[in-house]
Amino acid sequence: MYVWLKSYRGEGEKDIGGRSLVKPVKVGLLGLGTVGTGVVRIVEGNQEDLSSQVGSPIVIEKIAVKNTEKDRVIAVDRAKLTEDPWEVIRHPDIDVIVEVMGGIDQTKEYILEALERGKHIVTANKDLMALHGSEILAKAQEKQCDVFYEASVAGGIPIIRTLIEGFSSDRITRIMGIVNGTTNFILTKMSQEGASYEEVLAEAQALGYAETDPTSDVEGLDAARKMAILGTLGFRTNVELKDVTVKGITSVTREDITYAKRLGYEMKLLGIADRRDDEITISVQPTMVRQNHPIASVNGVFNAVYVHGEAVGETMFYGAGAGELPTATSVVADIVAVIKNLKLGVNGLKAIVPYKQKRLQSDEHIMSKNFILLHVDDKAGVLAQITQIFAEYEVSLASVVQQPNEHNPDAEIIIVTHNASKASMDKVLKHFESLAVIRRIKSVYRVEG
Ligand SMILES: NC(=O)C1=CN([C@@H]2O[C@H](COP(=O)(O)OP(=O)(O)OC[C@H]3O[C@@H](n4cnc5c(N)ncnc54)[C@H](OP(=O)(O)O)[C@@H]3O)[C@@H](O)[C@H]2O)C=CC1
Ligand SMILES: N[C@@H](CC=O)C(=O)O
Repeated sequence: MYVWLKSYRGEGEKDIGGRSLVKPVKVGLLGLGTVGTGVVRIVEGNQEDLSSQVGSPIVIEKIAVKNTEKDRVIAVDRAKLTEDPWEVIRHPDIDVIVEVMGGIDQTKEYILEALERGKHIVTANKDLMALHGSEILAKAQEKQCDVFYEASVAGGIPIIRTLIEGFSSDRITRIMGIVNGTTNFILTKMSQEGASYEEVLAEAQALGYAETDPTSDVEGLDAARKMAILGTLGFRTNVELKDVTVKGITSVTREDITYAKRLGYEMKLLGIADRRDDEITISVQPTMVRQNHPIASVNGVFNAVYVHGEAVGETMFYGAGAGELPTATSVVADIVAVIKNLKLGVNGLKAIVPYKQKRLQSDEHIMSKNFILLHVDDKAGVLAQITQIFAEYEVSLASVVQQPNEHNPDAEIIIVTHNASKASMDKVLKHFESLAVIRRIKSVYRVEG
């Protein structure tokens, strides 16, 4: 610490010739795509403001990319580009490594080596943090380095800092949110403009919202990784990806969205992390959200995270969940935090080490309301047979509507249940598979609100 404070002089210090002795903090960037470009724009565009906050200029010294010959949307000094990330990691003058290139195994190697060398890390990589966060944070603690990853969840919303610092005094019981911008963009356009799924996905990719492989967006994996991170921080226990039940939006049809609207709901891909009696459950799934719930009106690329704490009650955080500048805002805020810690000599002190033993709720304790759309034979007694099965497994019904199907000779039955356990619902659905009068279990969704 002493050595650092000596080498990074305070603002205003001058040599005998009157030249400033304030040493710039040098940052190495891994990746210059959507997020990396935003980082360069903000660091260069807000330099005066940033350097006055941290007391030194911030200089992006070296940038690793896949292809140095590629045309870039911003002007960068070609001499700063390299196709070899190790050149950035091993650069002797670089103190902070900003990882915005994505990837898991190879990227983990870069990060661990950078930490080994005493460099601080800022990353937007939720895949990496959800899978290897505990190993990386342990290494950071050993080396007294910072690892900050605000941009990894909900883009421009400072939710990680909020959970670590803002809610440090409370016991969080629920974290519920829209944490994937791409899927919210798709569902909004399907709902509001009747657009096709493929068309909107292509638009989300062109706007830089989607992951390199958008399967992880639409299959819910990206949201699941983010929920694992939020669950770990919120419940102070080590939530792993395998603890999160995941279902994406690929099977959601326009018809489902229309039914949802007709019943007073909006279809959203929701991540829900609940804690009851120190047992937790975490899921990501398309959910019908009551239109008067604040989350129902979160549209487009926007994300929102609702947090309930025992003491604070309900809170909600809203903002752009993906895209160049919103995401880069979080990355650069992390760079500022690292440099402020550097100045104070307190890096590596803020890592959150989950300390609670993890206990997952059993299916008997996981409760939700449910929407079920069935295609059934259009004849007398069908409704009675179906409601009988719900009664058998003690699932109470909030509403049941039977109507002719617009497109075929079957009838449709639309059911919304009261709160029921996952165990009971699974039994009902299993039983339905062998019930002759049911032609098809068309859709099943969780209902919220
Ligand atoms: N896009 C978004 O809205 C958000 C993204 N994130 C996360 O941020 C990270 C970056 O995302 P994004 O900017 O969209 O990704 P992009 O695909 O737009 O950019 C990736 C960048 O990394 C470079 N790169 C990739 N692989 C290598 C490699 N092996 N060696 C050197 N350089 C490499 C690419 O080089 P080249 O330019 O030459 O191809 C490119 O500049 C990901 O982890 C993502 O999940 C987090 C929040 C929001
Ligand atoms: N692909 C992600 C990008 C931000 O994390 C999303 O759409 O939310």
